Amino acid sequence: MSKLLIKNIGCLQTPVGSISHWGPRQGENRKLFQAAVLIEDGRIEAITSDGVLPGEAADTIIDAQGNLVTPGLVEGHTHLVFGGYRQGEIPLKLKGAGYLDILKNGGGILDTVRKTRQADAEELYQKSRGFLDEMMALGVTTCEAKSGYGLDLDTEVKMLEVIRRLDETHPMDLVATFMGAHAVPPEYEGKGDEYIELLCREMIPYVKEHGLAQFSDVFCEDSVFSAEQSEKYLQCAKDHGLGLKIHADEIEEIGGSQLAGRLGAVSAEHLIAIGEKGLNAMAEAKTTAMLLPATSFYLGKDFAPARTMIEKGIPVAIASDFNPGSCPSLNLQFAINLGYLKYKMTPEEILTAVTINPACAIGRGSQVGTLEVGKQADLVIWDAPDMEMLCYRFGSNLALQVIKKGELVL
Ligand SMILES: N=CN[C@@H](CCC(=O)O)C(=O)O
Ligand SMILES: [Zn+2]
Repeated sequence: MSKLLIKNIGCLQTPVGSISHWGPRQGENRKLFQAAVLIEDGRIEAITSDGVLPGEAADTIIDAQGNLVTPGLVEGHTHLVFGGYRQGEIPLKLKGAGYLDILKNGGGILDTVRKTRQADAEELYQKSRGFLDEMMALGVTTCEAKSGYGLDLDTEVKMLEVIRRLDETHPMDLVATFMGAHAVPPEYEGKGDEYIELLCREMIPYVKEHGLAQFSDVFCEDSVFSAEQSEKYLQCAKDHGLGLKIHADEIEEIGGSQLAGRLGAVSAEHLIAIGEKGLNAMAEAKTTAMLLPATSFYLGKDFAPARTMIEKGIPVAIASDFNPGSCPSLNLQFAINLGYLKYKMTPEEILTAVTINPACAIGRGSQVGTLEVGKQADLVIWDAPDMEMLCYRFGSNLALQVIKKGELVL
Protein backbone atom coordinates (compact mmCIF):
# COMPACT_ATOMS: atom_id res chain seq x y z
CA MET A 1 0.00 0.00 0.00
CA SER A 2 1.44 3.34 -1.07
CA LYS A 3 2.30 5.93 1.55
CA LEU A 4 2.40 9.64 0.78
CA LEU A 5 3.91 12.18 3.18
CA ILE A 6 3.14 15.89 2.84
CA LYS A 7 5.68 17.76 4.95
CA ASN A 8 6.71 21.35 5.66
CA ILE A 9 3.11 22.57 5.88
CA GLY A 10 3.29 26.14 7.21
CA CYS A 11 -0.33 26.05 8.40
CA LEU A 12 -2.69 23.08 8.25
CA GLN A 13 -6.16 24.56 8.71
CA THR A 14 -9.35 22.51 9.04
CA PRO A 15 -12.83 22.95 10.47
CA VAL A 16 -13.16 21.07 13.73
CA GLY A 17 -14.82 17.77 13.09
CA SER A 18 -14.67 14.17 14.16
CA ILE A 19 -15.78 11.19 12.17
CA SER A 20 -18.00 10.00 14.98
CA HIS A 21 -19.54 13.39 15.62
CA TRP A 22 -19.70 15.13 12.26
CA GLY A 23 -22.34 17.64 11.26
CA PRO A 24 -22.66 21.25 10.05
CA ARG A 25 -20.47 23.65 11.97
CA GLN A 26 -20.47 27.31 12.87
CA GLY A 27 -16.86 27.95 11.96
CA GLU A 28 -14.58 26.54 14.64
CA ASN A 29 -11.25 25.80 12.97
CA ARG A 30 -8.10 23.95 14.08
CA LYS A 31 -4.72 25.33 12.93
CA LEU A 32 -1.51 23.30 13.15
CA PHE A 33 1.85 24.90 12.31
CA GLN A 34 4.94 23.22 10.79
CA ALA A 35 2.64 20.29 10.16
CA ALA A 36 2.85 17.05 8.18
CA VAL A 37 0.25 14.57 6.94
CA LEU A 38 0.86 10.87 6.32
CA ILE A 39 -1.54 9.24 3.87
CA GLU A 40 -1.93 5.52 3.27
CA ASP A 41 -4.29 3.84 0.84
CA GLY A 42 -6.18 7.07 0.22
CA ARG A 43 -6.87 7.81 3.90
CA ILE A 44 -5.24 10.13 6.43
CA GLU A 45 -3.06 7.98 8.69
CA ALA A 46 -1.38 10.64 10.82
CA ILE A 47 -1.22 14.41 11.28
CA THR A 48 1.69 15.97 13.16
CA SER A 49 2.81 19.54 13.96
CA ASP A 50 5.67 21.63 15.32
CA GLY A 51 8.12 20.11 12.87
CA VAL A 52 7.65 16.55 14.17
CA LEU A 53 7.31 14.03 11.31
CA PRO A 54 5.22 10.82 11.44
CA GLY A 55 7.48 7.88 12.31
CA GLU A 56 6.66 5.72 9.29
CA ALA A 57 8.59 5.98 6.01
CA ALA A 58 6.72 7.08 2.89
CA ASP A 59 7.08 6.05 -0.77
CA THR A 60 6.38 9.60 -1.98
CA ILE A 61 7.14 12.90 -0.26
CA ILE A 62 5.65 16.28 -1.16
CA ASP A 63 7.25 19.42 0.30
CA ALA A 64 4.47 21.98 0.90
CA GLN A 65 7.17 24.69 1.17
CA GLY A 66 5.59 26.35 4.18
CA ASN A 67 2.23 26.87 2.46
CA LEU A 68 -1.35 26.53 3.72
CA VAL A 69 -3.02 23.11 3.46
CA THR A 70 -6.79 22.71 3.83
CA PRO A 71 -9.34 19.99 3.13
CA GLY A 72 -10.28 19.67 -0.53
CA LEU A 73 -13.09 22.14 -1.29
CA VAL A 74 -16.62 20.72 -1.42
CA GLU A 75 -18.86 22.28 -4.09
CA GLY A 76 -22.40 22.01 -2.73
CA HIS A 77 -24.58 23.39 -5.54
CA THR A 78 -24.12 23.16 -9.33
CA HIS A 79 -26.19 22.71 -12.47
CA LEU A 80 -23.07 21.67 -14.36
CA VAL A 81 -24.70 19.32 -16.91
CA PHE A 82 -26.41 21.39 -19.59
CA GLY A 83 -26.73 21.83 -23.35
CA GLY A 84 -25.62 25.04 -25.04
CA TYR A 85 -25.01 28.36 -23.28
CA ARG A 86 -27.05 31.56 -22.74
CA GLN A 87 -24.65 34.39 -23.51
CA GLY A 88 -27.43 35.93 -25.61
CA GLU A 89 -29.28 36.88 -22.42
CA ILE A 90 -26.67 39.44 -21.38
CA PRO A 91 -27.89 42.26 -23.67
CA LEU A 92 -31.45 41.65 -22.41
CA LYS A 93 -30.27 41.83 -18.78
CA LEU A 94 -28.25 44.96 -19.51
CA LYS A 95 -31.40 46.54 -20.93
CA GLY A 96 -33.14 45.77 -17.63
CA ALA A 97 -34.91 42.46 -18.32
CA GLY A 98 -35.27 40.54 -15.05
CA TYR A 99 -34.36 36.86 -14.61
CA LEU A 100 -38.02 35.85 -14.23
CA ASP A 101 -39.11 38.04 -17.19
CA ILE A 102 -36.76 36.12 -19.48
CA LEU A 103 -38.08 32.80 -18.10
CA LYS A 104 -41.74 33.88 -18.49
CA ASN A 105 -41.00 34.63 -22.17
CA GLY A 106 -39.79 31.08 -22.76
CA GLY A 107 -36.10 31.84 -22.34
CA GLY A 108 -33.87 31.25 -19.36
CA ILE A 109 -34.10 27.74 -17.97
CA LEU A 110 -36.47 26.75 -20.81
CA ASP A 111 -33.89 27.79 -23.40
CA THR A 112 -31.38 25.44 -21.77
CA VAL A 113 -34.07 22.74 -21.58
CA ARG A 114 -34.49 22.87 -25.38
CA LYS A 115 -30.73 22.59 -25.88
CA THR A 116 -30.30 19.81 -23.31
CA ARG A 117 -33.12 17.73 -24.81
CA GLN A 118 -31.33 18.01 -28.18
CA ALA A 119 -27.83 17.26 -26.84
CA ASP A 120 -26.72 13.61 -26.82
CA ALA A 121 -25.38 12.02 -23.62
CA GLU A 122 -21.81 11.78 -24.95
CA GLU A 123 -21.74 15.51 -25.76
CA LEU A 124 -23.05 16.37 -22.28
CA TYR A 125 -20.54 13.98 -20.69
CA GLN A 126 -17.50 15.39 -22.49
CA LYS A 127 -18.52 19.01 -21.82
CA SER A 128 -19.10 18.30 -18.12
CA ARG A 129 -15.78 16.45 -17.81
CA GLY A 130 -14.08 19.65 -18.88
CA PHE A 131 -15.91 21.58 -16.17
CA LEU A 132 -14.85 19.02 -13.54
CA ASP A 133 -11.21 19.32 -14.66
CA GLU A 134 -11.43 23.10 -14.22
CA MET A 135 -13.10 22.79 -10.81
CA MET A 136 -10.51 20.29 -9.56
CA ALA A 137 -7.72 22.62 -10.70
CA LEU A 138 -9.36 25.25 -8.47
CA GLY A 139 -9.20 22.94 -5.43
CA VAL A 140 -12.62 21.26 -5.56
CA THR A 141 -12.50 17.51 -4.76
CA THR A 142 -16.21 16.71 -4.18
CA CYS A 143 -19.11 18.21 -6.15
CA GLU A 144 -22.90 18.13 -6.23
CA ALA A 145 -24.64 18.20 -9.60
CA LYS A 146 -28.36 18.66 -10.31
CA SER A 147 -30.56 17.53 -13.15
CA GLY A 148 -33.39 19.90 -14.12
CA TYR A 149 -32.79 20.82 -17.75
CA GLY A 150 -34.85 17.93 -19.10
CA LEU A 151 -38.27 18.37 -17.47
CA ASP A 152 -39.28 15.09 -19.11
CA LEU A 153 -38.35 11.63 -17.87
CA ASP A 154 -36.00 10.67 -20.73
CA THR A 155 -33.88 13.81 -20.55
CA GLU A 156 -33.84 13.94 -16.74
CA VAL A 157 -32.59 10.34 -16.75
CA LYS A 158 -30.07 11.20 -19.48
CA MET A 159 -28.67 13.98 -17.26
CA LEU A 160 -28.55 11.82 -14.14
CA GLU A 161 -26.85 8.99 -16.02
CA VAL A 162 -24.21 11.48 -17.25
CA ILE A 163 -23.63 12.49 -13.60
CA ARG A 164 -23.30 8.83 -12.60
CA ARG A 165 -20.82 8.18 -15.45
CA LEU A 166 -18.80 11.24 -14.41
CA ASP A 167 -18.66 9.95 -10.83
CA GLU A 168 -17.44 6.57 -12.10
CA THR A 169 -14.80 7.89 -14.49
CA HIS A 170 -13.50 11.24 -13.17
CA PRO A 171 -11.35 11.64 -10.01
CA MET A 172 -14.01 14.04 -8.63
CA ASP A 173 -16.59 12.48 -6.29
CA LEU A 174 -20.06 13.54 -7.45
CA VAL A 175 -23.41 13.57 -5.65
CA ALA A 176 -26.55 13.73 -7.80
CA THR A 177 -29.70 15.75 -7.10
CA PHE A 178 -32.91 15.24 -9.06
CA MET A 179 -34.39 18.64 -9.95
CA GLY A 180 -37.27 17.78 -12.25
CA ALA A 181 -39.13 20.68 -10.57
CA HIS A 182 -36.78 23.31 -11.98
CA ALA A 183 -39.46 24.93 -14.16
CA VAL A 184 -42.80 24.03 -15.83
CA PRO A 185 -41.96 22.54 -19.26
CA PRO A 186 -43.54 24.07 -22.37
CA GLU A 187 -45.86 21.08 -22.90
CA TYR A 188 -47.35 21.80 -19.44
CA GLU A 189 -47.52 25.58 -19.79
CA GLY A 190 -50.23 26.89 -17.50
CA LYS A 191 -50.64 23.39 -16.02
CA GLY A 192 -48.08 23.43 -13.21
CA ASP A 193 -50.20 21.30 -10.88
CA GLU A 194 -50.47 18.58 -13.53
CA TYR A 195 -46.70 18.66 -14.02
CA ILE A 196 -46.17 18.26 -10.27
CA GLU A 197 -48.52 15.26 -10.48
CA LEU A 198 -46.35 13.77 -13.27
CA LEU A 199 -43.20 14.32 -11.21
CA CYS A 200 -44.73 12.57 -8.20
CA ARG A 201 -46.42 9.77 -10.13
CA GLU A 202 -43.62 8.92 -12.57
CA MET A 203 -40.29 10.66 -12.22
CA ILE A 204 -39.52 10.58 -8.50
CA PRO A 205 -40.37 6.84 -8.24
CA TYR A 206 -38.25 6.07 -11.33
CA VAL A 207 -35.26 8.09 -10.03
CA LYS A 208 -35.46 6.37 -6.64
CA GLU A 209 -35.96 2.87 -8.08
CA HIS A 210 -32.89 3.24 -10.32
CA GLY A 211 -30.73 4.88 -7.65
CA LEU A 212 -30.11 7.89 -9.89
CA ALA A 213 -30.07 10.59 -7.21
CA GLN A 214 -29.60 11.02 -3.46
CA PHE A 215 -31.46 14.33 -3.19
CA SER A 216 -34.37 16.15 -4.76
CA ASP A 217 -34.63 19.91 -5.34
CA VAL A 218 -37.30 22.37 -6.47
CA PHE A 219 -37.30 25.99 -7.67
CA CYS A 220 -39.81 27.51 -5.25
CA GLU A 221 -40.21 31.00 -6.73
CA ASP A 222 -42.81 33.48 -7.89
CA SER A 223 -44.24 32.32 -11.28
CA VAL A 224 -42.27 29.05 -11.13
CA PHE A 225 -43.47 26.66 -8.36
CA SER A 226 -45.55 27.92 -5.43
CA ALA A 227 -44.88 26.89 -1.83
CA GLU A 228 -47.90 24.56 -2.06
CA GLN A 229 -46.66 22.89 -5.25
CA SER A 230 -43.15 22.68 -3.80
CA GLU A 231 -44.47 21.06 -0.64
CA LYS A 232 -46.37 18.42 -2.60
CA TYR A 233 -43.25 17.59 -4.65
CA LEU A 234 -40.86 17.58 -1.68
CA GLN A 235 -43.22 15.49 0.47
CA CYS A 236 -43.32 12.91 -2.32
CA ALA A 237 -39.52 12.97 -2.54
CA LYS A 238 -39.32 12.56 1.24
CA ASP A 239 -41.75 9.64 1.11
CA HIS A 240 -39.42 8.01 -1.43
CA GLY A 241 -36.39 8.47 0.81
CA LEU A 242 -34.66 11.26 -1.10
CA GLY A 243 -32.94 14.07 0.83
CA LEU A 244 -34.62 17.46 0.42
CA LYS A 245 -33.18 20.66 -1.00
CA ILE A 246 -35.10 23.76 -2.10
CA HIS A 247 -34.21 26.85 -4.12
CA ALA A 248 -35.93 29.28 -1.77
CA ASP A 249 -36.57 33.03 -1.48
CA GLU A 250 -34.11 33.81 -4.28
CA ILE A 251 -36.01 36.66 -5.94
CA GLU A 252 -39.33 36.84 -4.06
CA GLU A 253 -40.04 35.55 -0.55
CA ILE A 254 -42.93 33.14 -1.11
CA GLY A 255 -42.46 30.77 1.83
CA GLY A 256 -39.70 28.48 0.55
CA SER A 257 -37.37 28.81 3.53
CA GLN A 258 -40.26 28.28 5.97
CA LEU A 259 -41.16 25.15 4.00
CA ALA A 260 -37.53 24.01 4.21
CA GLY A 261 -37.68 24.23 8.00
CA ARG A 262 -41.09 22.62 8.23
CA LEU A 263 -40.07 19.61 6.12
CA GLY A 264 -36.60 19.34 7.63
CA ALA A 265 -34.82 19.96 4.30
CA VAL A 266 -31.08 19.28 4.48
CA SER A 267 -30.45 22.61 2.75
CA ALA A 268 -32.16 25.66 1.27
CA GLU A 269 -30.47 27.51 -1.58
CA HIS A 270 -30.08 31.23 -2.45
CA LEU A 271 -32.13 32.86 0.40
CA ILE A 272 -31.44 36.40 -0.82
CA ALA A 273 -34.99 37.53 0.10
CA ILE A 274 -35.40 35.41 3.24
CA GLY A 275 -37.42 36.95 6.10
CA GLU A 276 -37.51 36.50 9.86
CA LYS A 277 -39.98 33.59 9.77
CA GLY A 278 -37.85 31.70 7.28
CA LEU A 279 -34.69 32.34 9.29
CA ASN A 280 -36.34 31.05 12.46
CA ALA A 281 -37.77 28.00 10.71
CA MET A 282 -34.33 27.07 9.32
CA ALA A 283 -32.61 27.72 12.63
CA GLU A 284 -35.13 25.49 14.37
CA ALA A 285 -34.63 22.66 11.87
CA LYS A 286 -30.84 23.20 11.50
CA THR A 287 -31.34 23.38 7.75
CA THR A 288 -28.11 24.43 6.06
CA ALA A 289 -28.19 27.73 4.18
CA MET A 290 -26.48 27.04 0.83
CA LEU A 291 -25.46 30.57 -0.19
CA LEU A 292 -24.60 31.49 -3.76
CA PRO A 293 -22.83 34.87 -3.75
CA ALA A 294 -21.63 34.74 -7.36
CA THR A 295 -25.27 34.56 -8.47
CA SER A 296 -26.06 37.70 -6.45
CA PHE A 297 -23.05 39.32 -8.14
CA TYR A 298 -24.02 38.21 -11.67
CA LEU A 299 -27.74 39.07 -11.36
CA GLY A 300 -26.96 42.37 -9.64
CA LYS A 301 -28.99 41.31 -6.61
CA ASP A 302 -28.50 41.76 -2.87
CA PHE A 303 -26.44 39.27 -0.90
CA ALA A 304 -28.10 36.80 1.49
CA PRO A 305 -27.96 37.80 5.20
CA ALA A 306 -25.18 35.34 6.09
CA ARG A 307 -24.10 37.09 9.27
CA THR A 308 -27.67 37.01 10.66
CA MET A 309 -27.90 33.31 9.76
CA ILE A 310 -24.67 32.54 11.62
CA GLU A 311 -25.89 34.54 14.64
CA LYS A 312 -29.10 32.47 14.61
CA GLY A 313 -27.10 29.23 14.56
CA ILE A 314 -28.01 28.32 10.97
CA PRO A 315 -25.16 26.32 9.37
CA VAL A 316 -23.88 28.29 6.37
CA ALA A 317 -22.36 26.82 3.21
CA ILE A 318 -21.05 28.73 0.18
CA ALA A 319 -21.26 27.27 -3.34
CA SER A 320 -20.69 28.48 -6.90
CA ASP A 321 -24.20 27.76 -8.33
CA PHE A 322 -22.50 27.09 -11.67
CA ASN A 323 -25.15 27.13 -14.42
CA PRO A 324 -25.54 28.73 -17.88
CA GLY A 325 -28.08 31.32 -16.80
CA SER A 326 -27.77 32.94 -13.39
CA CYS A 327 -24.11 32.10 -12.72
CA PRO A 328 -21.88 31.07 -15.64
CA SER A 329 -18.85 30.76 -13.35
CA LEU A 330 -17.68 27.54 -11.69
CA ASN A 331 -15.01 29.36 -9.68
CA LEU A 332 -15.54 28.51 -6.00
CA GLN A 333 -12.47 30.60 -5.09
CA PHE A 334 -14.37 33.69 -6.36
CA ALA A 335 -17.31 32.70 -4.13
CA ILE A 336 -14.83 32.60 -1.23
CA ASN A 337 -13.76 36.18 -2.03
CA LEU A 338 -17.41 37.30 -2.12
CA GLY A 339 -18.07 35.49 1.17
CA TYR A 340 -15.35 37.67 2.70
CA LEU A 341 -16.24 40.97 1.06
CA LYS A 342 -20.03 40.76 0.85
CA TYR A 343 -21.15 38.30 3.57
CA LYS A 344 -18.46 39.68 5.90
CA MET A 345 -17.74 36.15 7.10
CA THR A 346 -14.41 35.42 8.81
CA PRO A 347 -11.80 33.27 7.02
CA GLU A 348 -12.54 30.47 9.51
CA GLU A 349 -16.30 30.66 8.82
CA ILE A 350 -15.58 30.67 5.09
CA LEU A 351 -13.35 27.60 5.25
CA THR A 352 -16.15 25.82 7.14
CA ALA A 353 -18.62 27.01 4.51
CA VAL A 354 -16.70 25.50 1.58
CA THR A 355 -15.71 22.22 3.26
CA ILE A 356 -17.54 20.45 6.10
CA ASN A 357 -20.87 22.31 5.82
CA PRO A 358 -21.49 21.58 2.11
CA ALA A 359 -20.10 18.08 2.70
CA CYS A 360 -22.83 17.51 5.31
CA ALA A 361 -25.43 19.08 2.99
CA ILE A 362 -24.67 16.47 0.32
CA GLY A 363 -24.37 13.50 2.66
CA ARG A 364 -20.54 13.24 2.65
CA GLY A 365 -19.75 14.80 6.05
CA SER A 366 -18.38 11.56 7.50
CA GLN A 367 -15.94 11.03 4.59
CA VAL A 368 -14.65 14.51 3.62
CA GLY A 369 -14.72 18.16 4.63
CA THR A 370 -12.21 18.09 7.51
CA LEU A 371 -8.60 16.92 7.91
CA GLU A 372 -8.51 14.23 10.58
CA VAL A 373 -7.15 10.70 10.92
CA GLY A 374 -9.34 8.17 9.16
CA LYS A 375 -10.96 10.57 6.69
CA GLN A 376 -10.50 10.39 2.94
CA ALA A 377 -7.23 12.10 1.93
CA ASP A 378 -8.63 15.01 -0.11
CA LEU A 379 -6.38 18.04 0.43
CA VAL A 380 -5.21 21.22 -1.28
CA ILE A 381 -1.79 22.84 -0.99
CA TRP A 382 -2.32 26.55 -1.62
CA ASP A 383 -0.06 29.33 -2.91
CA ALA A 384 -0.86 31.16 0.32
CA PRO A 385 0.42 31.17 3.90
CA ASP A 386 -3.05 31.27 5.46
CA MET A 387 -6.80 31.39 4.82
CA GLU A 388 -6.80 35.19 4.97
CA MET A 389 -4.71 35.27 1.78
CA LEU A 390 -7.20 32.97 0.02
CA CYS A 391 -10.06 35.30 1.01
CA TYR A 392 -8.15 38.46 0.10
CA ARG A 393 -6.63 37.68 -3.31
CA PHE A 394 -9.09 37.26 -6.18
CA GLY A 395 -8.91 36.52 -9.88
CA SER A 396 -5.93 34.14 -9.60
CA ASN A 397 -6.08 30.40 -9.06
CA LEU A 398 -4.21 29.88 -5.77
CA ALA A 399 -4.44 26.07 -5.76
CA LEU A 400 -0.88 24.75 -6.18
CA GLN A 401 -1.40 20.99 -5.71
CA VAL A 402 -4.61 18.99 -5.30
CA ILE A 403 -4.59 15.53 -3.68
CA LYS A 404 -7.63 13.33 -4.19
CA LYS A 405 -7.91 10.07 -2.22
CA GLY A 406 -4.16 10.29 -1.61
CA GLU A 407 -3.30 10.74 -5.32
CA LEU A 408 -1.77 13.94 -6.69
CA VAL A 409 -4.28 15.05 -9.35
CA LEU A 410 -2.85 18.50 -10.04
N1 LIG B 1 -32.79 29.62 -9.82
C1 LIG B 1 -32.86 28.58 -10.33
N2 LIG B 1 -31.99 27.73 -10.83
C2 LIG B 1 -30.59 28.07 -11.10
C3 LIG B 1 -30.52 28.87 -12.37
C4 LIG B 1 -30.82 27.99 -13.54
C5 LIG B 1 -30.71 28.69 -14.85
O1 LIG B 1 -30.91 29.93 -14.92
O2 LIG B 1 -30.40 27.97 -15.83
C6 LIG B 1 -29.98 28.83 -9.93
O3 LIG B 1 -29.93 28.19 -8.87
O4 LIG B 1 -29.57 29.98 -10.04
ZN1 LIG C 1 -29.34 26.39 -8.45
